[in-house]
This record gives sequence, C-alpha cells and structure tokens, in this order.
Amino acid sequence: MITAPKRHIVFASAAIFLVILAIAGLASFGSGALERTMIVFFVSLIGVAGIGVYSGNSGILSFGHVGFMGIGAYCASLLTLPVPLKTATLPNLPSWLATTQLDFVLATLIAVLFVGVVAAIIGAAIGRLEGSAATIATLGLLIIVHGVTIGWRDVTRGAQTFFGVPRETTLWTAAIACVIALIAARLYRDSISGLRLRAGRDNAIAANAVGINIQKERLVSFIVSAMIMALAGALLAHFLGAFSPKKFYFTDTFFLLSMLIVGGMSTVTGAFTGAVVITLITEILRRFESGFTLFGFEMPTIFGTTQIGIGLIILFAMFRKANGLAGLKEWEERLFDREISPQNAPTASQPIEEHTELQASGLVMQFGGLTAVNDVSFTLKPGEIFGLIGPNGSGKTTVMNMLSCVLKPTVGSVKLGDTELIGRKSNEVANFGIARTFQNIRLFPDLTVYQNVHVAALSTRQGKNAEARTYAALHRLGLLDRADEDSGTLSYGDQRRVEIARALACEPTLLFLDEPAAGMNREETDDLMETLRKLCAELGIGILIVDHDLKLINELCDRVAVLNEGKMIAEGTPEEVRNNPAVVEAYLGRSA
Ligand SMILES: Nc1ncnc2c1ncn2[C@@H]1O[C@H](COP(=O)(O)OP(=O)(O)OP(=O)(O)O)[C@@H](O)[C@H]1O
Repeated sequence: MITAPKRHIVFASAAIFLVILAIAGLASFGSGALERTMIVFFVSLIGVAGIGVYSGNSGILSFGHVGFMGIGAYCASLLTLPVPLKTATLPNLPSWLATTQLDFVLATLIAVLFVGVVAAIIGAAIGRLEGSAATIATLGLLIIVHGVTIGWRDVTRGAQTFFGVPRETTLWTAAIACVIALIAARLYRDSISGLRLRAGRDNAIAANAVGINIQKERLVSFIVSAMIMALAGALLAHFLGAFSPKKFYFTDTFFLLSMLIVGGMSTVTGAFTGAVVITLITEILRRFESGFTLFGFEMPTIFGTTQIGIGLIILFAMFRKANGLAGLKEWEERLFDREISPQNAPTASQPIEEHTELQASGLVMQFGGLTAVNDVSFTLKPGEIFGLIGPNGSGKTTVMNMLSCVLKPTVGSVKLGDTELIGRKSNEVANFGIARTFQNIRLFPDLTVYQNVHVAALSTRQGKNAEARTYAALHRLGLLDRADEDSGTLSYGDQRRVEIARALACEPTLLFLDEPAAGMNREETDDLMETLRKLCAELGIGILIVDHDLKLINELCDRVAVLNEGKMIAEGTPEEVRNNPAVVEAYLGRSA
C-alpha cells in the first residue's frame, strides 16, 4: 500500500516518464557518442536509484550494491550468450546452462529474480547489523562477490574478459528500464515498508515503540534495491558486450555513491540530481584531462582531473548541503501539500474494549555495580492516571524502559493480564496495547507530523483503520492544522504533543508518558492535562506518567508512587504521598 497522496505519485510518475523519455528523445538526434553517454547515464541512474532504495530509506550507506549489479550482469549474460560461443569459451559450464540461449528481456527478468533470492539470503544476515557495522558488512559483500567472480572460472572466465554478450541495450531500452526503476524506487519510498524504514532510520528506539520491525523492513528494501541493481547490471552487460569483474568493483561503487551523496540519498529527485551533476562533471573534466589551451597558454596534462572534480563536489555537498543538493523532499512534495481537511477527517476515537491490568513485580535493574532500580512493584489499572515521581536519577525512566521492554530487568516480572512481557522485543509491546513517549523527545524528524502519527497507526493493530486512527489522534492533540509540517521543525511543546499523538495512534490501552510537559509553558501544560483526563475518561486508557512538575502530578494523578535511589518509598493518593515524611525527606533533605 502506498502512503503518499495519489496526486503526488501520479505527478512523480508522470514527471519521471516525461523527463527520461525527453532526454532519450533528444539524445537520439545526437551523435553516436552522445547516445552512448546517455545509455551509461540511464544505467547509472538505475544503479543510483537502486542503492538509494536501501541506503536512502534505511540510512545505511552500502558499498556492496555494485556486487548485485555484477551478479545481474553475469547471470543475464550467461543466459543470452550464443550457445556455440559458450561451448568454445566456457567448456565446463553445466550442460543445462551451456545449451540455454534466451532472449534479452527474459534473461534480464531471470537475473533480476535470481539476484532477489541472493539478496534475501544476504540481507537476512546484514539486516541484523546497525550503522557502521552494516556499512562495513556491505563492503565485505562487494569483496566476496568480486572474489567469487574471479574464482569461479568455469562460469565467469575468472579475471579474463567475459565477451560476446549480445549488444541488446539500446537508448530506448535503457530509457524505459530507467523509468521503471525510478518509479519502483519512488513507490517503495512511499510504501508502508518505505515509510516504516524511514521512521526507523530517524529513530530506531521510537520506531520499535510504535511496533515497527526495522529488520524486516530493511530486508524488504535490500531485496528491492538489489533487484534494481541487477537490472542495471544486465543492461550494462548488454550495452558493453564485454566486461570483466573489475567493472563491478570499487571504481563504479565510487561513481554511484558519489552521485547518491551529491544528489541526496533519500529521494529519487536526489538520485536524478546526483546522476546529472556527476555525469556532467565527468564529461566536462574528461575533456580537460589531456591538457587544453586557455588564452594561448598550453595547460599540461593533469591525470585524475575527473576524480578530483568529483571529490571536490562531494566536499562541497558535505559542507553546504549535507542532505545532498536535492535535500530530503521529493520535488512534488515541495510543490503540493497533503490535503488535510479537518472538517472531513474522521476524528472519533474508539473506546478501548479490552481492559487489562499491568502488574510490575520485584523489578530490579543493575547497570554494572549500580542498582538503578531495586525491588519495585506496582499495578497500573485501566482508566487511571498513575504518577511516578522521585528526585533526579531515582530510576523512573529505567522503570518505564523495563515496562516497555526497551530494557530487560535483571530480576522481576511485568505482566499484562496473564501475559508476561519480560523477554519480548520492544516492537511487540505496542501490539499488546502499550504505547509510550520518551524523556528526550524521539520523533522521526524528517517525516511530517502526519507521517509520524500515521506510521504508528499503520504498524499496530494490523494497520486496521490506520487513517481514522491517525486523524483521531491528531485531532485530540490539536495537531490537524500542523499535520503537513516537518516534525523536526516544531517547538518542544508541539513535538511533545506529536509524540503523544503518535503513541495514541497505536490505540493503546496503557500509555506511558515520560516527562510529557517538559518544554511546555503553563497554558500548554494545562491543555495537556485536560487532554490526558479525557483520554482516561472517554477511552478508558490507563496512563503512567513520570514528571517533575508536582502541580501536574498532584492535579492529574489518581495514585502516585515515589522512587528514591531506585527504591519505592511511598505509594498512595497525591495527598497521602505529599504528607509522607519519607517523601518530604527524599525531596527536601533530612532537616525538613
Ligand atoms: N543505560 C544505562 N547504563 C548505565 N546507567 C544507567 C543507564 N540508564 C540509567 N542509568 C543510571 O541509572 C540511574 C537511574 O537513571 P534514570 O534515568 O532511570 O533516573 P530518573 O529518575 O529517570 O532520572 P531523571 O529524573 O533525571 O530523568 C542513574 O544513576 C543513571 O545514571
């Protein structure tokens, strides 16, 4: 399912179609050299878009994708190579392959599917790694593919040139394949999987908390991107007619990654921009490489002019445009807003049907020698607001992290009804009806307010009524008219409200709020208190709230527990707790 408005997708697809075909049309009137340059441009653009599907959406830079291009090239070429040539140059091929000669399109399709299967196996392993570890693993992948290609002589001719591949890639086949690849990349970005992956890229802990299984989404994007790379590889092989393993190694990786970085990783607009800029720079500087005359002066030959130029443009992009020349938005996202019509939006939230009590028993959390939480037990009932207070460092956030499975306690149990939560993954908890916010705001800053909330609704309760839940949550927190803004640009108070709306879109039975009023002024805090009261009264949600604002705790909470140095020193109504001597001592010191 696609999450972007229909007209965005229609405009984007139409623009891709028209621009690529216009470029191909113009190039077809030019010289043979121009036509060849444009074929390479289209193939490069497919490659950049392919890497972008994985790297742009996951935030993990991949050095390994050119390896998939290589596998696609060899695979498709082995299927189209004339049988007599195979017999002569690859005598040890398995007989079924030696006697197979397919048409270019069918061979390309098979190569794309084959690479999809290979990517599923490799991606299942790489998807478990985070950040730079994942990037380094992709580098290992490139080296392994290169090594296998050289070593598997019977099939690839080893380090020697693989020649005789029918030259089937014309300007128009490259252009049409480019349109298909770019539209596929664009659709993936705005698919549910793409939106979830972008959320995970922006903040993995928050993404888990709204039910997103980031590893699964990474795997999907890895497969889609590898298949697009295979398409690029098959086209390139059938354009060149002859190639060696060197063609699919560091040099091409450098070129494609420089396009991606310069243009912008996270959009198809960025892939296009990067491919245009780097192709132009390469073409211009290549002409100066062998020396030129300027105002009568003979300029000497400068080796590596092209690489130096590309290096400089990467430096420029990093200093001036860290998100690439095209930025973080697709062109049509900047042109048209989402149509948010508060009048027509479904805004009624459903009262919660299942009401389950949460029972925390004997929770202990040790960090090395420090016991941050020591034997804490309490119950959170549906429809009540339970406050957890205590001095700084007393263990409140640690308790909340254990309840939401972000941390596994050293000892203890957390039961929701009869279900034990300890040992579960944090992305499973949202589907048990537990949603939360964080002490340090954890939004998905590159997504809009609407997308922040929508992705949570799509990732919980099997995505049922996701749109209605999104609107209802935005409405409750007074955010409908800000739905189109980038969440990262909002004030602290508004960001906190987006976090609560996002949690609410999960349709929770229990809501954990870690300092929800931090950064809000008094008026905003009062509004928030009113909203939280309504959530309890109208929907029957149970709320666990950690805050230092004692006015908020006193006025809002039905029951309050006090932590001090990891131990629970009091529990009761706000008034009982206020008058408890142990609490007064913990807050004000023994002399009080
Ligand atoms: N991941 C961690 N690794 C090591 N120590 C930690 C970790 N998380 C928390 N702590 C320590 O555990 C203790 C309790 O921290 P916690 O953040 O739960 O307190 P808190 O009551 O929420 O504090 P505050 O009100 O300042 O947010 C502190 O001493 C903190 O330094």
